[in-house]
Amino acid sequence: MAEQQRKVILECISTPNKGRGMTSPNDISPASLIHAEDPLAVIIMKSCRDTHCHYCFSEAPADVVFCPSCTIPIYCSNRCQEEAVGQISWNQNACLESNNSVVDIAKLSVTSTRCKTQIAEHRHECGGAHWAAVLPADIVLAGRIMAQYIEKQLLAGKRTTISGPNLDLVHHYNQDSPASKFESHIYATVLLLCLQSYYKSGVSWAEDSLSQLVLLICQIKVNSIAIVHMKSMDGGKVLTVNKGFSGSSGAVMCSVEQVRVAQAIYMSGSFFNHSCQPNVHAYFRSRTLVLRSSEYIKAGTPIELSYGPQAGEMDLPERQKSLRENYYFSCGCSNCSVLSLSDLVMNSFRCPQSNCLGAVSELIYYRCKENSVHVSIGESHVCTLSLPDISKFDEDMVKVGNLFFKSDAILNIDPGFCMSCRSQLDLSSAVAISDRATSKINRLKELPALDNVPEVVIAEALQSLEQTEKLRHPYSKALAQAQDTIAEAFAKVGDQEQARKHCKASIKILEKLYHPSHIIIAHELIKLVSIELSMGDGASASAAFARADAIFSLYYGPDVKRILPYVDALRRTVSERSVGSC
Ligand SMILES: C[S@@+](CC[C@H](N)C(=O)[O-])C[C@H]1O[C@@H](n2cnc3c(N)ncnc32)[C@H](O)[C@@H]1O
Repeated sequence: MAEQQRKVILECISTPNKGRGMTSPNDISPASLIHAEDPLAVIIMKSCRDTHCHYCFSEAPADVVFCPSCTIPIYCSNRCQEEAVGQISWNQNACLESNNSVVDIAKLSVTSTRCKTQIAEHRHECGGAHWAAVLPADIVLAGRIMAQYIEKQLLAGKRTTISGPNLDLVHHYNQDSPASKFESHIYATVLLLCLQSYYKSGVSWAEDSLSQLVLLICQIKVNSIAIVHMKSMDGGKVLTVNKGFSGSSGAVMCSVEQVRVAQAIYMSGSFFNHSCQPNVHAYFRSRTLVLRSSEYIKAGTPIELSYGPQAGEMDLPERQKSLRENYYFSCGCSNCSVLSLSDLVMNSFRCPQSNCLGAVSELIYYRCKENSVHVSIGESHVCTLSLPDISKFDEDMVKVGNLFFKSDAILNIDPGFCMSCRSQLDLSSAVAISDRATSKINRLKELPALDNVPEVVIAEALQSLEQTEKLRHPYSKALAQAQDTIAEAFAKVGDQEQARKHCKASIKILEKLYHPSHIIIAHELIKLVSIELSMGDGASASAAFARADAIFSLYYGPDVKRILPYVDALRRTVSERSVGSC
């Protein structure tokens, strides 16, 4: 059923440091549908070519349908095949005729009745050379945008010389390295030759068509969005067969994996800027981009999604590096402008003084007079942050970096020194011991069948966890991951009491790194629900599920059932078990 709601009005505005951006003149309530859009063009990721439908990107069934001409793309149904290729008439002499311009498509062996209104996206890639199977996905995507532009011109009866689609999208050609510029020029040349060979004399090319193609490739680098589908691991099996909660044979924990299935250009979607603490959540219904508010958004506030890196998941230098490398900008979002708890603790060690919650970091923090903090790694400056209004934060924030918040002095916190009491830690040996402990814990993941994990391996992992707890900051990501891995191992060998303890410990840390209603917490809570069900504790499972469900509804609205079907199946199991436990 279509979602009933008030339409959110969006405005594209000019921002001081991020170019254009989106906002709304109205207040937006949480979980509102902000925007839904089909892509201008889209292409399947190379890694999914053999496993997913090339049109809707769902997992391909055993009896796939091939492209009838080149047999390279696979589709899950005749309908998807027809959408991508056009209607098949098997006419070897078929021509696409538009007024006086005639394009020979005999090689393709297909004609499309749909193409009068809509362009079949794969047609121009067929017919012998198979260049689309060889070129990188973003270049094939550029080819699809160009083909669409050309065919629209032809169908409109315009006998214009083809230049470029002239999309009004930002690019960073000038910031590209010489090697990357060279690569774009080479690919543009190859793509132009491929398109020329397909359209033959049906199209005449402008002098600037090559540079327009280079520009388009650069626009795709900055504006394309990865389409991610959620894949439920283990959970689906548990919930359909409805076993695995027995306790003795071990619980199968529900977890999800995000699979990057495709890369797409969304014209309006391209005007949303990035934030490391976004206020909208982006997800996909097949190839449609959907944006939903994950919090209350006051009128006039920038509406921003995450391009990938998020606070809590990566620390500030990691986020900045990833955004610079992948999107060519230094992030100016509100989270990257202010010193935050998760950035201070995420990769930190604990203070050697047992009664101190201060963080010991590998980064240099230099606090200046004007209440700003410069962050560096060795010699290289990463960024400058403002000090937050500590009245808005919990006490832990102050305990972690007491010197910053309680001191007016200019000060320098070097790597290895506590940010609260300045005690010194032998950082290099702490790093070495902690890394060794982490790799021992991670061995649990590599074991093929965890039901038969020798007790000694679990004992060794627990010892390593103890070491990690002694060295890593209590809110560090390494500790959260260690607790999570150990929880999964205990769940699989059937010690649900231990599994619950470690799963809860992991959630507690994640609540500090992200925030209590972040989607990552909901996914962890679902694991806890599986464990509690297998313990026969229906009441606790039901409480944990209710919390997870509230977060999922915030992020996915009524689409939860479609995007995360296992959550719905789990809902039924939880309600049966909680009734049974009353
Ligand atoms: C997909 S576009 C977003 C719309 C863009 N601002 C425009 O004017 O068309 C991505 C580009 O916007 C800018 N941008 C987006 N988020 C930003 C952020 N958090 N900090 C700085 N620049 C940002 C960068 O130039 C980035 O390459």
